[in-house]
Amino acid sequence: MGPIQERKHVHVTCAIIEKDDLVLAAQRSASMSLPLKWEFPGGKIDPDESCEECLQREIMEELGITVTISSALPSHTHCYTSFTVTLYPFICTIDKGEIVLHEHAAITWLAPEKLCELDWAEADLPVIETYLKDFVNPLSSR
Ligand SMILES: Nc1nc2c([nH]c(=O)n2[C@H]2C[C@H](O)[C@@H](COP(=O)(O)OP(=O)(O)OP(=O)(O)O)O2)c(=O)[nH]1
Repeated sequence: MGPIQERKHVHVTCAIIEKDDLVLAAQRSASMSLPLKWEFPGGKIDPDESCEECLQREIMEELGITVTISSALPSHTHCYTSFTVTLYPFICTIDKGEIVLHEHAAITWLAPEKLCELDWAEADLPVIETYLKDFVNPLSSR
């Protein structure tokens, strides 16, 4: 037997992009891992890259736009059966550019309350919960 393999753990930034009270969700393509699941666009943080640099790079690669970051949500770690992901979500608006899909199967703009109707990558569910509770309806729990 070979050496014990450490479980794969990826660190991923993602953008909760808001426009006119709607939020952008992106559907992973059939050929990606987690095929056809919905996610917030973004991707793995490269060595020597900050979260913000990663987010801008990934959003440019995937959607062809730049974003303005308004706030950071707490990171969330999720264990899938074959790997672990830590998500670093940022609330953003579009800064420059028109969206062109380079990797995703589809995008949609939804009212925040409707986000939960999509078939999300499992790691995103607590992110959406925190977003709704602390950023969309911050007064409702007081
Ligand atoms: N961008 C993004 N990735 C997410 C989210 N939720 C979630 O579980 N992930 C997972 C899917 C991927 O395994 C990983 C992000 O990797 P990536 O987007 O840079 O690269 P990839 O699809 O080519 O990933 P992989 O096939 O190499 O695993 O994080 C999310 O909301 N946004």
